[in-house]
Amino acid sequence: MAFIEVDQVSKHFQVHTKAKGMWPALKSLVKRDYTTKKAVQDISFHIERGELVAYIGPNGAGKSTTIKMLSGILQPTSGTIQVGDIVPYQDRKQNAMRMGVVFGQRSQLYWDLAMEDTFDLYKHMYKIEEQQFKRNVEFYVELLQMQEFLTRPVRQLSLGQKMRANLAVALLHDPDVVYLDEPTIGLDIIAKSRIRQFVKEVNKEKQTTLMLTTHDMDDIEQICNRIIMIDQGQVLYDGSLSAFKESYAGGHFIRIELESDSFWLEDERLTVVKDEGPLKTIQFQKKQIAVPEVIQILTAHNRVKDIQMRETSIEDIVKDMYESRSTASEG
Ligand SMILES: Nc1ncnc2c1ncn2[C@@H]1O[C@H](COP(=O)(O)OP(=O)(O)OP(=O)(O)O)[C@@H](O)[C@H]1O
Repeated sequence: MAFIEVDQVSKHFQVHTKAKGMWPALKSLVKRDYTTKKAVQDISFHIERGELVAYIGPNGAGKSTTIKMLSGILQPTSGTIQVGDIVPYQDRKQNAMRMGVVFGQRSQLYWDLAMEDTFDLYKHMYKIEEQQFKRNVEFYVELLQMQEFLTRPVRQLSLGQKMRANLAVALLHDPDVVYLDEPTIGLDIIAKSRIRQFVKEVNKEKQTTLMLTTHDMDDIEQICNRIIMIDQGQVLYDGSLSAFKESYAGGHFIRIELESDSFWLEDERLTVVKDEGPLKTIQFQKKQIAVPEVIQILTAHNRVKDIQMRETSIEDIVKDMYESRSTASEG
């Protein structure tokens, strides 16, 4: 049995439909009309202990709803969820003792308390043993470089410092699983990188299972080894990061800058995918044509000032997938 088992889970919300016009609005005071919003629709996935999983999808895809069901806040409309051997919504307290949650835009910290007091508070809340508490505070303070702001009230901390503090608190009781919702949102590059390093280090040291929702593709590349992508409440992809790139990557790109607007290219292995006057982006598959030959073809017929190479990033792939899904559902 996997550590997290989500089987054919759906979550539907009854949404009140607002009546337009005065008479229908008055009528709706007596009898309300509802429609069903299918936030999550028949999703299944299994996650083993210690996995680092990116749970991604466009806005409104159903990510937070899934995390809320996993953390026991919401009960599924149908299907089954087990985390460890617990059904989260049935045993919320026990589930909470075994998990940590960080919502990037919400804080679990107390504004007027300093971090050292906040740690004490959570020690009592989670009934953490003295030794384990000391060991973890030391480990997290060191790893997240929190020494400089331990004694300051939380309201005086920067966004990055607050995020580090939230992470330390969420992990203080050594949870088996941690759900991170946009943990690097709004942070600068250094703060992001510190948080990514921290998450990986904790996973390595303690085999903590991680489920991460993010819109930042660098978070995924640097932290996760598996992606579950959902859209409109359904799973679109579930597999390794490398297989994801292999299956969906549109090949390689070369971007050339020409000395003038005149351009000549006739080779069916090369496709111009972006034309910005003297700047051309050309796509090709390495299996069909090697890079030196691409360069040779382009430079033989054109006056080239500059050349840049790049692979399809997962950012490109994800953007393409989101866009093609939204075009399909509009059409
Ligand atoms: N309590 C609720 N009542 C009605 N509809 C809801 C409720 N919670 C979520 N929804 C709807 O369900 C869908 C999925 O929402 P959810 O918050 O899970 O998406 P998300 O993938 O987390 O999006 P984002 O990336 O914007 O946070 C959305 O259309 C949302 O409006």
